[in-house]
Amino acid sequence: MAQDLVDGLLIKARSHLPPPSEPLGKLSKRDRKGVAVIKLKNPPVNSLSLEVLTEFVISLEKLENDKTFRGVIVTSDCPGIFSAGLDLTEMCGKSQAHYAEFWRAVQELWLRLYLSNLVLIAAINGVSPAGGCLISLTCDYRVLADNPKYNIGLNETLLGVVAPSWFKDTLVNTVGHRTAERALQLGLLFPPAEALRVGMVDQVVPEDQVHSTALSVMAQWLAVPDHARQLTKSLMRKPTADRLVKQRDADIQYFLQFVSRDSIQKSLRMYLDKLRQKKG
Ligand SMILES: CC/C=C\C/C=C\CCCC/C=C/C(=O)SCCNC(=O)CCNC(=O)[C@H](O)C(C)(C)COP(=O)(O)OP(=O)(O)OC[C@H]1O[C@@H](n2cnc3c(N)ncnc32)[C@H](O)[C@@H]1OP(=O)(O)O
Repeated sequence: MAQDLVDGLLIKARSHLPPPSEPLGKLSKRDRKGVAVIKLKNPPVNSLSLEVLTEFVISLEKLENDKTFRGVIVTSDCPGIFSAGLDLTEMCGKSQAHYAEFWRAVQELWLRLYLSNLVLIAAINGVSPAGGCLISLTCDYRVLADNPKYNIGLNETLLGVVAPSWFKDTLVNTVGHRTAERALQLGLLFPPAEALRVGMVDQVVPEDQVHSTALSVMAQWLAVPDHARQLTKSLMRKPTADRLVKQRDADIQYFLQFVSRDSIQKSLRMYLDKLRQKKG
């Protein structure tokens, strides 16, 4: 049975955890076949708060260091939402020190995911804007559920902000320069068929087959000897990652300057207000 391959690892935000005695991320070692599942669980929309980013990095590090694991399926535990992207409240009305800590955590997660030695398969079972899309783009393969609501893309310009150069590089490396340029400038969120057409995802399948498809794809990738696949991945990705590694502090300073501007704070606040007013 395909399910027998899978082990469970749940990332939760601390505020949603039951007793404090429980560990934040649960890493069960029952699995024998070396595939873990990271399920993002930060209701209501799986926004990537500082806490979730940090926990994600810790969980990945544990898996990287545990040689029984060779692959990870990244998916969501929030119905209909893969991830709403970076937590906008972390970028609004906070101190410079907080922005710096938050941005370093975003960088760290991207670097860990993008250069991971593990095979990473994104099982995208919900809408996936901006930072949510970025997480999937760092994976080796993307399976998207065929639901017209499940848009995916880097929509930063629609918030009045700019996708940083390494977000842009990740997209260019996936869909090519022209598609990325158009998608980034217009802040396009692609419905499944379009996402498949432009190469933003590798497969679109019925919603109830996302997980089993991710497992089948994983088996195919794990059939390749690890050392050869890992070196090849590094050859393809390290030059892009190195561009950020060489200027992480400058990138943080740039973020601080940008996000602290009154005009950017105003844009982010207006966007958040619009989201909140949607209900009422
Ligand atoms: C070197 C660098 C230089 C310069 C860079 C400078 C700037 C930095 C840019 C950084 C790049 C940014 C990346 C991002 O990821 S920004 C986030 C983008 N995300 C989005 O646009 C998605 C917004 N959300 C939605 O569209 C919807 O919420 C969604 C996901 C479709 C779900 O819809 P629905 O189920 O109807 O749920 P609600 O909209 O009602 O939302 C419920 C609840 O969640 C709050 N919320 C939603 N998204 C976020 C978020 N990203 N962060 C924080 N909070 C979010 C929403 O406000 C509601 O809150 P409430 O209090 O009303 O319950």
